[in-house]
Amino acid sequence: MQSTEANQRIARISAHLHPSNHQMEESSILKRAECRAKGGAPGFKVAILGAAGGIGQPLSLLMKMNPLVSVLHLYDVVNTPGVTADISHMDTGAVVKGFLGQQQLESALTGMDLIIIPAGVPRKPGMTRDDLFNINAGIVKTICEGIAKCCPNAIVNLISNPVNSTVPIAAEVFKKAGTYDPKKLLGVTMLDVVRANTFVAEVLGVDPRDVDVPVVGGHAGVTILPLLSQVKPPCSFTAEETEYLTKRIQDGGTEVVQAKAGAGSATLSMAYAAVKFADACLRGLRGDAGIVECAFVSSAVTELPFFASKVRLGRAGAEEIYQLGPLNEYERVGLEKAKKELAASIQKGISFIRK
Ligand SMILES: NC(=O)C1=CN([C@@H]2O[C@H](COP(=O)(O)OP(=O)(O)OC[C@H]3O[C@@H](n4cnc5c(N)ncnc54)[C@H](O)[C@@H]3O)[C@@H](O)[C@H]2O)C=CC1
Ligand SMILES: O=C([O-])CC(=O)C(=O)O
Repeated sequence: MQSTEANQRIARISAHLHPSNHQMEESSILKRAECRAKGGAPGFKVAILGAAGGIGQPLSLLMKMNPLVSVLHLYDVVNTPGVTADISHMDTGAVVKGFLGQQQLESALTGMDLIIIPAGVPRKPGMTRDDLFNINAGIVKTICEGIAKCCPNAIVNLISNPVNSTVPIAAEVFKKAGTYDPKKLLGVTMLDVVRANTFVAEVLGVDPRDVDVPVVGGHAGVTILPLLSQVKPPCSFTAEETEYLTKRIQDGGTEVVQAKAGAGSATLSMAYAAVKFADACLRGLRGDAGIVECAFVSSAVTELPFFASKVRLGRAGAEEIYQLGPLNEYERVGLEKAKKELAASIQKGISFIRK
């Protein structure tokens, strides 16, 4: 190597690493990495909002490992320089860039294909998800205003609780901005499916990877409705097993909140579930056929404006929303209970923006 060329390379690297020129600035190395991502490595651009949190950090780690991701933007109101520096050392393809504070929200969002939102406060023992509304509603509103402005065509995976209200909030923000595409707004209920698969597999004594349990309705207490009559592979449960499984799946979040005893709610299993769901969205965006997962979406499956059920993911987002299929008596009763609570939570979200 010519000595001038070597000196230039070293200068570029030290400019990148020097504290005064750190991650948050456009360094030439980073620009070249982004060019590589744009030109060479095919893939999608993904932003995680709330990336420094309990879910955000393992979610960022797992998305950095996803071969479908070429650019990964990590945004939070705290600690993103450290998380970004750390994750950027992983020798996987995605180019990572950090964004700190609201003044960098727009840069974090611009050009993104998929936005994953785990921003917001988690529960402590004794709280319901709805108790998070007052703080998280405002956080989701601000973030969604940014999305409407900077990446209105991106797919949005909304994790922040209470999902039954934050999804309607996001929809109202997008409607107000004139950018609402119902196919692209997905409330993440994947953790309910992950838990249902695990608990059902335990009862059946099989590998959870071989089990598929549809979970419909919403993402809080009785609104979480596992359809145990539709488990694949086909199987049957006693009334006692049905009662035990339904309750355990509905209370899965509370089980973790209580075990963490004040230190938050599910983060690691949620990061796993979020990545499973985001990967399905990216495969849909790529044009893969037959990608079906449960999500809380704008829906005509019931009389409610939003409902979680199986959806087919494609280039446009949730391209098809499946009907619930035949329900047994236990599930029909559960559905009525779920709809009653869901209706109130959805209205609460809508009213927060329309007030
Ligand atoms: N949909 C689901 O199945 C699940 C949802 N959750 C929800 O996910 C949310 C996050 O949970 P954790 O990661 O455990 O909480 P956490 O408190 O550990 O992390 C949240 C992160 O959001 C950041 N944040 C706060 N305001 C922000 C803003 N305006 N913009 C960007 N980032 C902001 C915080 O700085 C923090 O780093 C909670 O609302 C929780 O209830 C949790 C588990 C499952
Ligand atoms: O329970 C909580 O607060 C977090 C959550 O949504 C879950 O773990 O399902």
